[in-house]
Amino acid sequence: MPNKDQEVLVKVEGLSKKFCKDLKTSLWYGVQDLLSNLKGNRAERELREKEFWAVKDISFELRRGECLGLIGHNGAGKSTLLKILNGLLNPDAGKVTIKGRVGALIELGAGFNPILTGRENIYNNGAILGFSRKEINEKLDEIIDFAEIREFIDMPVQNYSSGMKVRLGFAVAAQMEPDVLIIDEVLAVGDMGFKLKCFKTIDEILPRTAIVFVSHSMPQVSRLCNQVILMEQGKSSFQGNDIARAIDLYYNRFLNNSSQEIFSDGTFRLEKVELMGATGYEGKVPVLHWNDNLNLFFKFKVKNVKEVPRFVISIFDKEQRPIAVFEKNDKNAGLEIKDGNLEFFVNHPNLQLTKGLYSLHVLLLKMNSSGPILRMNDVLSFQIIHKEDVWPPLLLKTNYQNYSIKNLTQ
Ligand SMILES: Nc1ncnc2c1ncn2[C@@H]1O[C@H](COP(=O)(O)OP(=O)(O)OP(=O)(O)O)[C@@H](O)[C@H]1O
Repeated sequence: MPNKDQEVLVKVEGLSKKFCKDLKTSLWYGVQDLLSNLKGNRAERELREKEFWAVKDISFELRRGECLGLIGHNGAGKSTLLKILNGLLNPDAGKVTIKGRVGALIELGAGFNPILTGRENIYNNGAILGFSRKEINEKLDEIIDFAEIREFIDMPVQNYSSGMKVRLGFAVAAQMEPDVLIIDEVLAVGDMGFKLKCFKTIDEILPRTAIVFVSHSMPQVSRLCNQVILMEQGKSSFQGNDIARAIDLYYNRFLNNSSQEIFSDGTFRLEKVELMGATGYEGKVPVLHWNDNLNLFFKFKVKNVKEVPRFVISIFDKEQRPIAVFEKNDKNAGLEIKDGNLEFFVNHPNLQLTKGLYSLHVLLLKMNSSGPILRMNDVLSFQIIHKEDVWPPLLLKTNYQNYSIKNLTQ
């Protein structure tokens, strides 16, 4: 819930920005807009041929201590919105009001002059943020130490690796403690150690700062943000503080209902796979409740082979990480190929996967030699429902018992 006691640091009202898909036309529109501005007319609000809205009608308020996550697929308009907030782009409509100093980490190396050294760039950026030379001198060591690039601080930034640029950028943006901090996906470039350090720093400064955070990493969004805007073709398709709901919607957008054959020697073909006893459907995706039994039915068409293969059936989560694998069938599992068909069930009692979307990948190996026969990804997707939204893949059924005197004497 928004903390109404805190002051609003960022207010965005009906923000829109359009771009043109074609450079020549864009230049021509630019000239037209310039002339019409000189005559005192506002820039065109309607789309002209080849134009599109990169950001359309976005509004939000952000208070000190709040972190807004901007999520959405590539090209949804997130970076464009950040650039407008940071004053790098002018909107075609709407208004941005920001109170206080803005620190931004937008494009890799943006805000740095490549021919100046790291040290000179710290002074430049500090000055842009509104700090005096004396204030920057006081922070200089902290910034260099945080970025862990003391050895290279007098080297031109153009010779820095991408990780070094991000280290310096984040160190300046965060150590100067701006009132508003804008962070684009760039943090993804840093190594694990630096990322952890950045998140620790964000946690530390958040109570005094308003943060706008763009990321494709949903664990990071859920860890940091207390409001989210899910962007789709420039518009907000979801906005609010139900982060779990926003993340579900984001993942559903990437839902791929078609299975993918990676390898086949032509002997086995998957004809059917079904989740038995689903409690419902979300779109076409079968739904189970946490702790339900998982019952899968498989049917393969078999050509010129009599030997039952070994099955490796894995569960992948929405980030495409393998999180579980079923025990392989052994020779004596009793499976049989009959009339060119191999049909069987796979059962697992009390599936304790956490809320969310999962998919099955299947690998068939020769029983004796383990040579590959068939490999298929995403043969089935299913959704687990639970009231609790937790990030680890397993929520284990647990009993808590009071530690009583009776237990002591037992
Ligand atoms: N200067 C520009 N001129 C024309 N089109 C642009 C310009 N900058 C961005 N666009 C277009 O605007 C749309 C939104 O781009 P933007 O970079 O904001 O997306 P994004 O959500 O940040 O994507 P990503 O996740 O890939 O970083 C895209 O279609 C992009 O091609």
